[in-house]
Amino acid sequence: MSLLPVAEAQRRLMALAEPLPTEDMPIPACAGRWLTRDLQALRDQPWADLSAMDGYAIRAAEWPGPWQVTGESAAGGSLPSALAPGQACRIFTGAPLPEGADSVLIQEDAAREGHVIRSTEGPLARGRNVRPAASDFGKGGLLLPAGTALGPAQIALAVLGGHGSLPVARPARIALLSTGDELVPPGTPARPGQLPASNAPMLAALLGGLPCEVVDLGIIRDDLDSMAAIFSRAGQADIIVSTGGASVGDHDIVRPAFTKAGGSLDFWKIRMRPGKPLMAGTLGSAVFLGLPGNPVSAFVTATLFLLPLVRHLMGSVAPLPRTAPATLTAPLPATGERDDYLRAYRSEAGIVSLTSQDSAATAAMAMADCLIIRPAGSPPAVAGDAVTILPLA
Ligand SMILES: Nc1nc2c(c(=O)[nH]1)N[C@H]1C(S)=C(S)[C@@H](COP(=O)(O)OP(=O)(O)OC[C@H]3O[C@@H](n4cnc5c(N)ncnc54)[C@H](O)[C@@H]3O)O[C@H]1N2
Ligand code: MOO
Repeated sequence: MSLLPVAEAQRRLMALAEPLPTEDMPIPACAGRWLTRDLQALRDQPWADLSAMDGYAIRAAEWPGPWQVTGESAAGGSLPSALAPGQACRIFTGAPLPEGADSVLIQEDAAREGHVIRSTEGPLARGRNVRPAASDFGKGGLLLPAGTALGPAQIALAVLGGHGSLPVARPARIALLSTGDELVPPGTPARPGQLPASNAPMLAALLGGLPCEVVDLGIIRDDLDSMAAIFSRAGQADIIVSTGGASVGDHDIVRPAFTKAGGSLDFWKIRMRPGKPLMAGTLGSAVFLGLPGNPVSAFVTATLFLLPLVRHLMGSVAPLPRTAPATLTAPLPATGERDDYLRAYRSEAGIVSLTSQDSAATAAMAMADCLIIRPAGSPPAVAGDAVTILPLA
């Protein structure tokens, strides 16, 4: 079977499922989620022509004054009365301009004697220190398109747009299965031949920042019938993730167990290192991702496939990880027939590739804060060469 390019596998994975149904959530619970519908402004911002400074609202054409101060306008106060020619209104930041005023003379540039002010500085342009009504956004206009990630800035915009709740997808339910007869639960003393199962806690930690409910179905023995039974149970989830048993050995039975449970496989084996044995398919309405068992392979494939799949189900229109340009600090060998995702870290001098790139080298993985992406068939690289990295944090 030929190896599927990473980008094509990512496309096919996203095509296996639509974003999850929408629910209206109070805004504080929407941070870190994605808008599932276009969001319109329910109000003008600013709601009127507002002062950007503390000073005096005046007509710029009357510069340099004098003006008679006849009223006051403060944010949250009563509306100021209209200015007659030669009049000024004491005004504070965020307050509405009185009718007739077009500019604000800041108080530092005004000399005041009793109720009379004069400008002490150069000419004042019309509109100076004024935020015109609806200059930020207007009622009925598009605030944010569907698919936008809701970070702090977008939350502020939505609130100022008049919203108290937002349309977001319901959190994805994710079932984790750790396959392998050698595995024992975390913290259990491992006898010779046994290994603490680290993949599920690692995946739960990776998913920690995303809106999802993770259910760990535990360690599954390498037995076709019992594994198929677990797959059937896991079909209630939106995403089923297994680790281990994905390769070609006699005990690698994830694929047959998945098929026995009624699953339909879409692809298997990706042109990447680590992560070649990755597989994906559907089981009922659930999307299945079978990750390799090696901890580094599971980590890298989860970063490139599982996290984007969750973002896609949550309504993101740009679910793939962001990459960035960087510079190598040391040579790298030529790549082989798969794309390399090298564990590396960023330093002042550039990117340092970790010495051990074995897909079971967890100590090196724990030192990495990025992956260097090197396409299949790349020639050797030297220090100073430009590379593409995928930041991990
Ligand atoms: N003849 C071939 N052998 C292998 C190939 C191949 O193409 N031909 N592919 C290799 C590649 S690449 C990978 S990656 C591994 C992945 O294999 P599996 O997905 O079948 O993983 P396992 O054999 O079950 O486990 C591999 C390794 O990882 C340990 N493991 C498994 N689960 C966990 C867990 N939950 N926590 C921690 N460690 C885990 C397991 O004990 C093994 O040491 O296959 C190559 N072989
Ligand atoms: O592709 Mo495997 O993940 O090399 O070790």
